[in-house]
Amino acid sequence: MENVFVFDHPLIQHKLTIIRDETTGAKEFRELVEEVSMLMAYEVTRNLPLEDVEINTPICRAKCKMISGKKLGIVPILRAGLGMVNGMLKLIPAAKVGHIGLYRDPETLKPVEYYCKLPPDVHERELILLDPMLATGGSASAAIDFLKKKGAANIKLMCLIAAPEGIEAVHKRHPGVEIYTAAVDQCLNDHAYIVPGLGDAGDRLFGTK
Ligand SMILES: O=P(O)(O)OC[C@H]1O[C@H](OP(=O)(O)OP(=O)(O)O)[C@H](O)[C@@H]1O
Ligand SMILES: O=c1cc[nH]c(=O)[nH]1
Ligand SMILES: [Mg+2]
Repeated sequence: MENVFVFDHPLIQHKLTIIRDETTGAKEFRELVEEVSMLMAYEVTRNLPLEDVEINTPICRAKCKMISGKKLGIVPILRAGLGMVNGMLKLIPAAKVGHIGLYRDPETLKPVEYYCKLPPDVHERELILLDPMLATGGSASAAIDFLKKKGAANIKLMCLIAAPEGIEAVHKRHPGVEIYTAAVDQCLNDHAYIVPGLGDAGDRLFGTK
């Protein structure tokens, strides 16, 4: 699949299996979502440009590399995307964090917006949109719409589990957006939950069910 990157690293796959398991409680679920996000951050940032710098080590002057001034932003979709923020910030502490509040209406399955706060310079940033679940793709597509309306041009989507339906929907509406995921699952069920999936990510993270 074009523009879809599936992370098959054994550590990610192992942790994702425990995340999926219905007997995993909220504490362990949260910790593992954070860990997997950190491992994924390592891959998502693989192509960041480096620049040459000169520093003094205790031994001598040395030519070394640092990530060049490219500005990064991470944007979790509330609520469930919040679970991925700390893992990302551990590796990219300088990234600014925007928030988009969306929930999926259980009847219509359409995303409903309730909050949006972004860094003022989103148009200059490479943005990584975070949401563990890409189901119908309605929420991610709406969030990308917001980001584009604010002038963002460079957007990646990072999730834990994607349904083929969600990938197709996002690519249809936003063909340039690369999707990074730890798994592509089978399909959606009658309530548009991902099969086999992990259930409701927000509820499992925050213990609300
Ligand atoms: O691809 P979609 O069909 O739009 O579904 C995916 C969305 O559903 C979940 O959020 P939810 O509506 O449960 O809100 P929550 O994070 O507050 O629980 C999930 O975190 C995504 O944002
Ligand atoms: O499987 C799904 C689908 C949407 N939202 C979730 O949290 N899980
Ligand atoms: Mg939810």
